[in-house]
Amino acid sequence: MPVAVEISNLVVRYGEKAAVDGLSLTVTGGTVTSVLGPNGAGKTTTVESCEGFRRPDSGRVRVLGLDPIADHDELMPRIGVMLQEGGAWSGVRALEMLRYVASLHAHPLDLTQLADRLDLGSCGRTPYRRLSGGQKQRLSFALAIVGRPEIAFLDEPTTGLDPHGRREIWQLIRELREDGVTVVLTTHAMDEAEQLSDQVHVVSAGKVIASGSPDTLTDHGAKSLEDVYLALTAPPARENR
Ligand SMILES: Nc1ncnc2c1ncn2[C@@H]1O[C@H](COP(=O)(O)OP(=O)(O)OP(=O)(O)O)[C@@H](O)[C@H]1O
Repeated sequence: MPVAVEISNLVVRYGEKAAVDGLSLTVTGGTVTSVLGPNGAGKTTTVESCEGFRRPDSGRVRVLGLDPIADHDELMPRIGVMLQEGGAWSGVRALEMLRYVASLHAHPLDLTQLADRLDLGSCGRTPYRRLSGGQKQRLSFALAIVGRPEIAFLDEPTTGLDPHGRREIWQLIRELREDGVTVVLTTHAMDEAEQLSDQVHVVSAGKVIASGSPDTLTDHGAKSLEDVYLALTAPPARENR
């Protein structure tokens, strides 16, 4: 299987603080990879570096063999991006936005079917700023996949969704994988990581501290992924003063 994403010794600083601090990981093409880690661990910054939205201070990032900054124009049409804060103009209507993004791609997904599966039909004429949190989330997911990307980067794709919306997105992610799309997602939902991922990377303080398939990490199901995660990322015990 080809390597879809290769990150070696990535360092990204905001001022003095290294949000990503020597992070390395590889994503195999056609797989679903989850990046887990505590709040502020550097997951979003890492994913944004793959999308060309953050410039590494040092280290190397390659996505589909391309440099996300230097080869940005070549890479962007080949990847799908779902940002944590959505990302649409506030006055635009949901279906207009989806139609516009679809029109930028040569072979977009069937819009009616996608809008229907993500339950966007009923809010199609609603301006983006008036959508509910979950509707914004589902629209952002649709925008990330409508162009049939080779890689979809999904930052917390199901946070805040109701159980039906969550299951529909899980199903769409499985279908992306069946179609050979590489999916890289960040999540705090351990059941999501366990059910969807071929590979899991746990990030803490800007570094990968554990990697493996859910099966290996959980000792073939002897432990839950949540317990493994909690043990790996436990804060140091507070000293009595
Ligand atoms: N634009 C920014 N300016 C300054 N600091 C930032 C900026 N973006 C992120 N940070 C800091 O970098 C660190 C890593 O943030 P990042 O968003 O990558 O973490 P995360 O693992 O995605 O967290 P979460 O799970 O809460 O989304 C945090 O300490 C955050 O405060």
